[in-house]
Amino acid sequence: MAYPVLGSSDDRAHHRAPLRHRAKIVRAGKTHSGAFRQMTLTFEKLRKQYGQHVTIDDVSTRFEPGLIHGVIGPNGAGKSTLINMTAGSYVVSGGKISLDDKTLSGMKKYQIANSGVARTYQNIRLFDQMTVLENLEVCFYPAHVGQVWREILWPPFAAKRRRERRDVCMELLAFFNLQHYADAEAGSLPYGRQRMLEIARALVMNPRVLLLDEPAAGLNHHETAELTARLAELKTPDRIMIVVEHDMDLVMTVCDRIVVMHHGKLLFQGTPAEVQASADVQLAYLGTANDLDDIKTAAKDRRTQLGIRARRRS
Ligand SMILES: Nc1ncnc2c1ncn2[C@@H]1O[C@H](COP(=O)(O)OP(=O)(O)OP(=O)(O)O)[C@@H](O)[C@H]1O
Repeated sequence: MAYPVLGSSDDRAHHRAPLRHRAKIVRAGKTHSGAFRQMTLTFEKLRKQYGQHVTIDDVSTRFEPGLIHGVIGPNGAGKSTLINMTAGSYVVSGGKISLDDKTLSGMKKYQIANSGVARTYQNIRLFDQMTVLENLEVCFYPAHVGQVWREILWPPFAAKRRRERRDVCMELLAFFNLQHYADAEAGSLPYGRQRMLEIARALVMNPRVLLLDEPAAGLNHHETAELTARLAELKTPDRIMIVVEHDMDLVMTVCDRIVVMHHGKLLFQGTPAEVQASADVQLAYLGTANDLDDIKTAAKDRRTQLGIRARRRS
């Protein structure tokens, strides 16, 4: 399938594409068989303020596809605000967010979502009373609203579409080891499973930009290791992944590039090795040299344990 071009009618066609073409949506290298257009998410002189209180100050950076970008920083540094502005939950006070040649800042939340941006929340926001499967299936409806009449008037077509949607959802559930919970109420799942379900839901529409706001928050060691492995597998050449996270072990293990925020400003950006070597970052955030050694050792152990290949150094 040719990769859709943002800002054109192809953009909408992406969401209307036959579901069978999007069945393999989670594993790297299996998403699109044909050529695709590389998208870059860009922040230009981004600013957010509440009255006189500036929370994001002149942040410029780029997020490239095929990489997992970490965003780290102390509490209140502005990490979630970056996610919220990108997803359209917060209005941008100044500067610009663009996805390739399309300006996202100023667009409505649903328009940003329709442009291929999906997110998870720091505090889990599932439909607790719906089943696990329904939490995923419900994501299809806005994108396929044009097909509703056809489904009403032609039951075999409706049944086929339902099967196709279900296949995509079940594949995602299996990827996150949630298939056995498909008929359970989402609110009844253990916390760690709910976190995974939120990520699965964000993936239903096969987003080009996946924003994860503290996905490891509240997870135990075992669950964090599982999440780390899943995130590494979610990397595809055409997907931009941004992970806001406090778990340094996860970040240093899985991220290719890291942006360090401090007091609303971009303090540093680089590879995990560069971030760990930065005196500014050490001073502002990561702590003592002993802490850093512990983090490096833990990250190395986990990469070995999970079979994640060593990152490219650039
Ligand atoms: N809706 C809001 N109204 C007013 N101030 C806000 C709002 N949202 C965030 N802030 C302020 O913006 C600053 C950055 O908050 P943000 O949540 O982005 O930080 P963070 O780096 O994600 O922190 P944490 O790691 O604790 O989640 C904080 O000073 C916070 O109080």
